[in-house]
This record gives sequence, C-alpha cells and structure tokens, in this order.
Amino acid sequence: MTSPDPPAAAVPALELDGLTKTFNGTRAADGVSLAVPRGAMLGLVGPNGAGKTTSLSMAVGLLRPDSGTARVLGVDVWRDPVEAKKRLGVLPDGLSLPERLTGGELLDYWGRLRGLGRGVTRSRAEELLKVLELDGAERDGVLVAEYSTGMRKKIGLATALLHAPEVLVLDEPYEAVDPVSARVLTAILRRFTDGGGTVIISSHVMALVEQLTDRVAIIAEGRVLADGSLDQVRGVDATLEDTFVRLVGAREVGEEDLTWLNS
Ligand SMILES: Nc1ncnc2c1ncn2[C@@H]1O[C@H](COP(=O)(O)OP(=O)(O)OP(=O)(O)O)[C@@H](O)[C@H]1O
Repeated sequence: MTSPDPPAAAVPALELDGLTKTFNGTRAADGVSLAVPRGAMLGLVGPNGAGKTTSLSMAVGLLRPDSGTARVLGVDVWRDPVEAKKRLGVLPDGLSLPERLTGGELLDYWGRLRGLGRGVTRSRAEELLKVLELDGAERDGVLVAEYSTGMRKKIGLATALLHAPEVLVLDEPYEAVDPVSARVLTAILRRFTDGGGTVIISSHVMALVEQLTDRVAIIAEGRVLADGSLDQVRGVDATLEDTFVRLVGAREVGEEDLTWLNS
C-alpha cells in the first residue's frame, strides 16, 4: 500500500536533498539538503566559494547536479523542469541579458517567453519599471547595455517577478543596489511573502539577513552547517555574524602580513 500524498501546505516550497557537484576535483556542493517552508524568507549565507551559487543554480535548474534532487512545491526541477520553472522566479548570479533592448522591450520579450498575454505583460512591465525606478531610463530609451550594475540587478529582478511566481530564488539581490532601491526591494519581498510566496536570497550582509529573513542557512565548503529559524541558528543573545564566524572560522591578518603596505 502506498502512503497518501502529504497535504499541499505541508509540501515545502523548496526542498533540496543531497545536492552534490564537483568541479575539477573540487566539491563545490557536498550533499546540500534544505527544506524551505511556504511563505518563508530564507537567507543563505556563507564565505566566498562556499557553494551558495552552485547550490542555488542546481536548485533552480541552471546547473545539473552530479547527484541529489531539488523540488519546487513538490515538482522535481530536473525531471519536470517546465512545470517547476513556471513556479520559480530566479535572479541568477552574473545574469546575462539581451543587451540591445530597453528595459521595457526586454520585459516584453520576457513576457512572450513566459507565455503571458501582451496586455498583461505591458501593464506589469510598466508597473515594475515604475516601482523599480527604471521608468526614467525607459523614457530616455536607455538600453540594458548602458545600464549601471544596480540597474541591471533591478531589471533582472523585474524579469524574475514578471510571471508572478510562487517561489523566488535571488542570488545576491541587494548587491550594488542603492539604499533607496534596497528599501523598495525589501517592500516587494515582504509583500511577496505576506501574499504566501516564498523567498530564498543569498547574501554576504549579515545585518541585512537578520533584519529581512525569518530563516537562515549557513553553508561552508559545500556543506550546510546550520539551518533553521534565526533564533535557532544564532541563539537569542548572539548575532548572526558571531554565529557565522564561530561556525565558519575567523581569519586574522597577522602583524607580519602585508608589512610592505606600511609607509
Ligand atoms: N563553473 C565552475 N567551474 C569550476 N569551478 C567552479 C565553477 N563554479 C564554481 N566553482 C567552484 O566551486 C566552489 C563554490 O563556488 P560558488 O560560486 O558556488 O561559491 P559562492 O558561495 O557562491 O561564492 P561567493 O560568495 O564568492 O559568490 C568554488 O571553489 C568555485 O571556485
């Protein structure tokens, strides 16, 4: 007898099980397992080269794992990529976008790829450009090729949101974004989770993760070292940064290092 399917609400928004990836003998991800409940905002933190981008790329169908599975709302990303990707909005690391289009033209193109109607795409694109303060550039006919780093991040986010996904996976969404736009981004993400959506972001900024997210996972050398609610991971009287440094290990700059920098 097969066991009955779990109720829909009990199925995690994102479930990673034993994801592993080796590049040229280096284990970038070494059995990464995580379950992110629906409606949660999870911050994925870890030092440079910890395996965050590798894990997120495998989680969203951009990088094939050597082993392990990734499920979005119960749908296997690698077995049923079309169905899984309908539910996913992704801001990948180093996103490459068609360059010779304005932001509005890019969103129009993206809407077609996503199978959205013309009218829906146009009204959502207009709203996204306005909220993300890219409407001025649009009026001036600025091409994505001419966008600043922060503007590229914002238009990338707009492409991730356009089809109204249920799960957002954003690799360093706040990187290079000015403080005013960062507030807008936070408001969008909060509204998204308030409406039942789930957000996974990676970031190096511990204070931001502490302020924004309700769950956190710490990853180092391709392994998840801690995962849970903020209080579970850091305890009640430690900061996330303290916990991060304790788990990952501090590196000191010794007196004898870089002495040639002293004048
Ligand atoms: N395409 C690739 N080819 C070879 N090695 C890779 C590739 N992508 C990642 N790596 C290696 O895998 C490891 C994990 O890299 P990854 O980019 O996942 O780390 P990260 O946690 O996202 O780092 P950062 O915080 O610096 O962005 C690193 O050792 C990196 O050099």
